[in-house]
Amino acid sequence: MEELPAADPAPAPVPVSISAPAPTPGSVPVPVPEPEPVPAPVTVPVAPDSGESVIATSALTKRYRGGQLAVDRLDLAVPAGSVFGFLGPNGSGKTTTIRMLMGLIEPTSGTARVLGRPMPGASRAVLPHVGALIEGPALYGFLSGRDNLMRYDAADPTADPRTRRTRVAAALDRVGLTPAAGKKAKAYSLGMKQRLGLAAALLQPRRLLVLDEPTNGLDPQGMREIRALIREVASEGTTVFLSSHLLDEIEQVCTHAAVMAQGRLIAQGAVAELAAGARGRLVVTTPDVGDAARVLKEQGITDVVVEENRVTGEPPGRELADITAALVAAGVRVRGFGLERASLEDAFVALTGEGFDVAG
Ligand SMILES: Nc1ncnc2c1ncn2[C@@H]1O[C@H](COP(=O)(O)OP(=O)(O)OP(=O)(O)O)[C@@H](O)[C@H]1O
Repeated sequence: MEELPAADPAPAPVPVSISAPAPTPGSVPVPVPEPEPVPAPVTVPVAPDSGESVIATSALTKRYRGGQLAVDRLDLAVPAGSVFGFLGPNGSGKTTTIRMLMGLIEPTSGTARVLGRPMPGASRAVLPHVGALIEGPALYGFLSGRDNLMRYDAADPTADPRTRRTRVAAALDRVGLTPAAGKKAKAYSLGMKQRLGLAAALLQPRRLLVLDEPTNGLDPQGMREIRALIREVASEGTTVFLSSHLLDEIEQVCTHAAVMAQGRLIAQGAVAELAAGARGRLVVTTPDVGDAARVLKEQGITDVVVEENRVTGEPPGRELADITAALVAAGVRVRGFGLERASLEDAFVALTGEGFDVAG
């Protein structure tokens, strides 16, 4: 095969598909093999999934040279088989954590274990089992989607060249790119590029898939496609670790989540339990919102918010029937009354005392 021009910025090590910053069409990097081959086969002594966390960190800390404390004593435990959402506003330390987990940067202190092995020390043994998509896929714009995957796979010393063509075709099929496989990657939409990146991460069976903001910049349809793929991969037993600043995304696809703010872990656990930890809202649906708000305040309800056709407030610490009786006695026409289930956003607000600023 002819030599490809040097990619800029520097290509990432195999087999993790990484580029930073996100590539621009036409001048995008592709991973190249490390100088020393990694001994095959891929059956490396990686700890079995049973019981142990697929990702486990202990007091993991990163302070950048400028003094910025990006990750502060992080204790993360990602159960095997979970779809684990790593949630936090922009700048909360998600990418820095992922880079440490993938052995791309050294922690300042603390430890990280991936698939039961220490990182970055065991990178060579661990990374062949991990598919990663970090800050946009690393692609050559002038190559077709299929050729990008062929190049990518060829750059992976653990990949069997005899099965390359079949695996590339299967990966393209899996992400729905077979019809566009012959098109140059620079002609791909952002969603297609993202799917191609996922295909690259899925060229071999993986025990762990690490995705950094996989739906960033995608339109709603593109987001749906990526989320469906994530669910599918997870249903086959691959643990998925994905970072996101989108609360509803985490609620839609994740079984577990960790919430980060300013480099620190605020909470982690099953999504349902995290949300249940926050109290829901008392909701009164009525055309008489002004009167309803007044009565709720008289009844000692705090944080009363008037919306169109409904009034919400903090749930009372006493019998709900007393509140309805007071509303009815005041002539408020009540169309609906009840407690609304807490969302992950409520949990985040409750945990941090502030709103979730998606704009970052
Ligand atoms: N190479 C670096 N040198 C110095 N500071 C950095 C570096 N990379 C990140 N930071 C800082 O560390 C903090 C955490 O950044 P990080 O990118 O990990 O957060 P994030 O949650 O992934 O946010 P985003 O979604 O915007 O990438 C930020 O304050 C950021 O400015």
